[in-house]
Amino acid sequence: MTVTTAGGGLRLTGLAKAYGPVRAVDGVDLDVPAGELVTVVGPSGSGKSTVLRLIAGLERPDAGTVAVGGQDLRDVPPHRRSVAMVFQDYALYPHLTVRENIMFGPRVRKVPKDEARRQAADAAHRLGIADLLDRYPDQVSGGQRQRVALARALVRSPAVYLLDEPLASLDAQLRLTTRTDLLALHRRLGATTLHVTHDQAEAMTLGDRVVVMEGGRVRQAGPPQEVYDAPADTFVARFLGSPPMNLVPAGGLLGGLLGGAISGKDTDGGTVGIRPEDLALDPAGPLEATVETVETLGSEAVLLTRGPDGVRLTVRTPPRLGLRPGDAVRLRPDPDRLHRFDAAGRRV
Ligand SMILES: Nc1ncnc2c1ncn2[C@@H]1O[C@H](COP(=O)(O)OP(=O)(O)OP(=O)(O)O)[C@@H](O)[C@H]1O
Repeated sequence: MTVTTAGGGLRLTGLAKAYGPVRAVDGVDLDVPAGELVTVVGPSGSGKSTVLRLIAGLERPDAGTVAVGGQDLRDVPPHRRSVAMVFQDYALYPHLTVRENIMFGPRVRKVPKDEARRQAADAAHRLGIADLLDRYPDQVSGGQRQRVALARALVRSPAVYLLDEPLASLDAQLRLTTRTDLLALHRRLGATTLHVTHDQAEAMTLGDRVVVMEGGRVRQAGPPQEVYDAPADTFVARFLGSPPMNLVPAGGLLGGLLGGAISGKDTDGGTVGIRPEDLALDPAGPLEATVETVETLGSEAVLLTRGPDGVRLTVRTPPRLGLRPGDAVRLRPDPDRLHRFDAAGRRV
C-alpha cells in the first residue's frame, strides 16, 4: 500500500481574530513540523475552533499569517488550500452511500469517476470500513460514521489535517478505540495534524505535543508529559490532570509545610502546587488531614481531605484502604514533585 508522505509543516505567526469586542484568537504563534500530531486543548471559548477556521481559510485573520510548507496562505482561498477539516458533527449526506459520500469531494473537483471510486476504496480500506461502502450513513454505527468522515478527508491527501473534536460525539468505549485507530492512522500517514479536543486524556495520549490555550492565547506548548510535569502557570497546572493539582497559598501554614519540603525555608507570596498522586498516605507524614469524601474508582480511590488551615487537599490512593469520612490521615508530599508559582501564577 502506498503511504501518503507529509506535505509540509504548519506555521502560525502572530495570528489574531476578534469578533467585535471578543478577542477569540489573540496573538498565536505555533510551529507544527511536517508529520507531527499536535493536540490543542483549552476550555470552551478559548479560541481553539477559531484557530482551525483561520487555518482552513473559513475566516480571515485580523493580523498574522498561516503558512503551510513555507507558503503564506494569505491569498489562497479555502478550496485551494491543502488542508482538510473534520468536524465533530461529521455531516454525511444521508441519501448517499458511504462510497458516494467519500467520492463526493473528488467528484466536485472533477476527478474522473473511476479514479474517484478507486480513491474512495483506498481510503475506506485504510480506515477499515471497506465492507461498508454500499451502506447508507444510518446503516452504520457512530464510530463507523466518524471513520467515513475521516475517509472523506483522506481522499484529499492534504498537507494538513485539522480535526475539530472528531471523537466528541462518541460514547466512552468507542472514543477509546477510535482514538487508538486515529493514532495508528496518523503513524501510517505521517501527515501534519492539528487535533482540537477538550478531553485531556485525548490530549495526553494522542499528540507528539500538546498546546494549552486560554483566552485566545497559547499558555504552554510541549510534549504532554513535560507540560504535565512542569506546567508553566497555575492555569495549565489545574487544567491538565484529573483530579486537578492541589494549589495552596505559599504563605499559609500548609504552604509553609509544603514549601519547607522544597527549599527548607519559608516561602511567601504565590502558590505551591502538588498533584493528588504525589501526596502519599504515611503515618509519619508531616501533614495532618481529615478525610471528607472517598471516591472509589475501582483501580484507585480519590480522597478529598481537609488539611492544615482548613485547606482542601485531593489525594490519590490505592483502592480498598477502608478509609471513611471523618478519619484522620497523615500525608507525605513527594519533595521532588512540588511546584512553585509566583504571585502572578507563573512557574518559579
Ligand atoms: N462567529 C462568531 N461570532 C462572534 N463570536 C464568536 C464567533 N465564533 C467564535 N466566537 C467567540 O470567540 C471565542 C472563541 O471561540 P471558539 O469557538 O474558537 O472557542 P473554542 O475554544 O473552540 O470553544 P469550544 O471548546 O466551546 O468549541 C468565544 O468567546 C466565542 O464566543
